[in-house]
Amino acid sequence: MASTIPLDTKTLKVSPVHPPKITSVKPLAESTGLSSLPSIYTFTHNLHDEPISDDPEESIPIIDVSLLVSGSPEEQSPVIHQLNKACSDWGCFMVINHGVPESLTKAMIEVFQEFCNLPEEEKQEFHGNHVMDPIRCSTGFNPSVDKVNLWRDHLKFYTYPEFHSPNKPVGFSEIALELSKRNREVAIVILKAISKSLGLEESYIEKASNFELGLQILAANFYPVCLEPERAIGIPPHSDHGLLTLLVDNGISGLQIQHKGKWINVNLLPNALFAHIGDHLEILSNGKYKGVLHQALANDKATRISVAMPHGPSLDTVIRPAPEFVDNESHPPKYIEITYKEYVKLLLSGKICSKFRLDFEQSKAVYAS
Ligand SMILES: O=C(O)CCC(=O)C(=O)O
Ligand SMILES: [Fe+2]
Repeated sequence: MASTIPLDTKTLKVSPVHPPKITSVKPLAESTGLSSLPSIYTFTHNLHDEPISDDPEESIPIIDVSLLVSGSPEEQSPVIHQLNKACSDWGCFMVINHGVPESLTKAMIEVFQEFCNLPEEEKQEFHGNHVMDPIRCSTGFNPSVDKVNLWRDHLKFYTYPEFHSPNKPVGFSEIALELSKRNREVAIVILKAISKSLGLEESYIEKASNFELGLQILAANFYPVCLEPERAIGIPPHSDHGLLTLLVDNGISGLQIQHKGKWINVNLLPNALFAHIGDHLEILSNGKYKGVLHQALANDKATRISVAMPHGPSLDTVIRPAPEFVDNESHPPKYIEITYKEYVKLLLSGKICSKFRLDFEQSKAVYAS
């Protein structure tokens, strides 16, 4: 009988059959025969992680963006001060009164759920081949280098300066375009205020990052119900590349941020956006504001969906600490100079990971290799 295992005829050694590339966790989560988590999904949580903080004093700051848009200078000034505290103490905050209609956010979450429900073969055309492809539908960060599969499916597409989007299901790209535009307007207001909160001129960050051509991504995450959530992970601890990420979810908890060494659950207020600082704002401020470490847990109760929109510099911009925050004696530059594109490529190809990527010596060594 013909063997299905390929044989090397010279040495007669059995070569392993490569398992099919795993591109989606949804069918597995929905399969009835599953009684325990397959080992490729088991994630070892760091036992040294501090427990979740239940201190009511430690609640994520809230920023009312409407005051930044229409408030008088006297009304704006306390908000800028709150932003400064939020960015330096937390690296994140909730944004309220931002003007993005709740119906639009809900429509995006629904249409992404419909995308996830498409037959696997139909989603295949969006898998992409290269980490920088403008549309990528996948499961982990980069399944070819991830050691553990993540309990999430993922669709990521570039929405600015050029708008790319899957063309199905019906209405998907129109909703994504409208949401991306509205989200960008909010990001610009916040970035101007963050510039001021750093004592810089209001358009400093936009100019330094060439924001007019800045990369904006829509990254949608689908976390199916998991039968052993404590042994799996949705997304492991990481900080986002870029300047600022604005995120919404479907009201199911799972997102956590690290604050003073403890994990804090992010339970978004109704119709709030969750804003967090990315690595490139950390670089630009020479570490005054830090890209916040966050993770997404799996759960055994309900499907969680999140839509994150990272706003970054233009791909060819070299982001460096603002001269205002550098002197060669007590405040030397803490980060290497590298274009945003090279940084994202290194990150997505697995050559630099998590917080280590900002470590000066390590990044330099990787970059030189
Ligand atoms: O699902 C979440 O809440 C977090 C998503 C996230 O961290 C990401 O897409 O980078
Ligand atoms: Fe993230």
